[in-house]
Amino acid sequence: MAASSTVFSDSYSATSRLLLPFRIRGFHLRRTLFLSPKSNNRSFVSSSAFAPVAMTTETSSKLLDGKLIAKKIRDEIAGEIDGIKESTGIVPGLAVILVGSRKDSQTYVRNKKKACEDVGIASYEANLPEDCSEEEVIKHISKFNSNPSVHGILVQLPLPRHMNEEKILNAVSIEKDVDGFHPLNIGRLAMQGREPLFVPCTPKGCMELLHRYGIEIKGKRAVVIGRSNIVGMPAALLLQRANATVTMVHSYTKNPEEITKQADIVISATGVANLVRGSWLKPGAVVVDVGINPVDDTGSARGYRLVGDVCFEEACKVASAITPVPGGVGPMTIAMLLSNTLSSAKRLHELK
Ligand SMILES: NC(=O)C1=CN([C@@H]2O[C@H](COP(=O)(O)OP(=O)(O)OC[C@H]3O[C@@H](n4cnc5c(N)ncnc54)[C@H](OP(=O)(O)O)[C@@H]3O)[C@@H](O)[C@H]2O)C=CC1
Ligand SMILES: Nc1nc(=O)c2c([nH]1)NC[C@@H]1CN(c3ccc(C(=O)N[C@@H](CCC(=O)O)C(=O)O)cc3)C=[N+]21
Ligand SMILES: [Mg+2]
Repeated sequence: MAASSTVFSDSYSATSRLLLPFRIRGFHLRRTLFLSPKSNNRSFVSSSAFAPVAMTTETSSKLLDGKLIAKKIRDEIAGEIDGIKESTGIVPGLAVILVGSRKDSQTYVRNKKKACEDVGIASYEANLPEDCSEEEVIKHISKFNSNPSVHGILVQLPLPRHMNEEKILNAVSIEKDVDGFHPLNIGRLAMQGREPLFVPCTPKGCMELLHRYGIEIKGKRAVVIGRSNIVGMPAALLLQRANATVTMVHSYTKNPEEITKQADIVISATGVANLVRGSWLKPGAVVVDVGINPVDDTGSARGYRLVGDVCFEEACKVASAITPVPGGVGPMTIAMLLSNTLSSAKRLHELK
């Protein structure tokens, strides 16, 4: 893909156009946003037809701005929820179960609650001690399963080591499994001709971001680095369902650089900071960096900052488009959680 060309294909008409110069980590990027309410591109978010966005830059890489897109999606969701409340009185509800006191998990749960509040989703919470039993967790899940005000249930991961993750995720009603982690939902995602009730939020957010920027997936070579149940594996399944040719790279892969360099689309989810170097990428590749890795930074208030799996400074000179960290996939994950919760409320109440 030529350096200054749009990543957008041909299926839109530019109805409004914004030019926003901005600066990221020393790189000047010039964004051109094309917004089209008339696009017939299919969205992965089923609740409404969101407008796709395209972007051009004067440097080699276009920023896939997850924060911006997530905000648009949240606004759409808030509008739809307002309408539902007004016409039916129904308030979508999300229950979050947190076991233990990991700092990062507490932060994620707090951010999810805040995001729910902002769009008008009621949130319910169960905080359980690290040493509680599996039965105790399952008891709380069962209560949320039978509570008609709760439309989505999320069990924050990772669980304490003594717990059997599959047993606990199995207890979540498949109809309220907004994380898409229930074995039946994952199984359906993997099967031809079957549809899961929910798609896991992070991989769904990656796909939605690609979709919003008009990046074509069909027939492309995709490499997913990482094969976890919550990101890498479902991301590979989604790419395959979108008709990409998918290769998975993991910690036993020989020559990961050589394999990754063949990809038109790279999704990395390893938790290894700066694993993917500029030399790993084919010129013009589209790079989605899922990694959220804290690195020491005495200059910042928290004492650390977050970086992805991809060496951004190198990759943005080679890639045609790339997600930043933070501000890329993370905010999309939250937006997809809200979207899944809204869809669930609509399905459970048989609303259109
Ligand atoms: N932005 C977001 O919304 C989210 C971000 N994350 C972030 O994404 C990252 C991955 O999370 P998660 O999937 O849960 O992590 P896991 O630790 O569960 O999985 C990591 C995967 O990466 C593979 N891997 C590890 N090291 C290498 C390597 N050197 N080369 C190739 N593959 C490697 C592992 O291989 P193997 O299977 O062989 O062990 C494993 O499949 C983390 O930084 C996490 O914080 C996670 C969820 C959401
Ligand atoms: N049941 C379950 N579901 C999950 O979806 C789930 C989980 N467990 N366990 C942990 C991972 C991680 N995860 C993130 C979500 C948002 C950001 C996010 O919004 N990140 C911001 C940065 C936030 C900051 O600055 O700290 C960003 O990338 O811009 C990150 C990570 C969801 N996960
Ligand atoms: Mg994991």
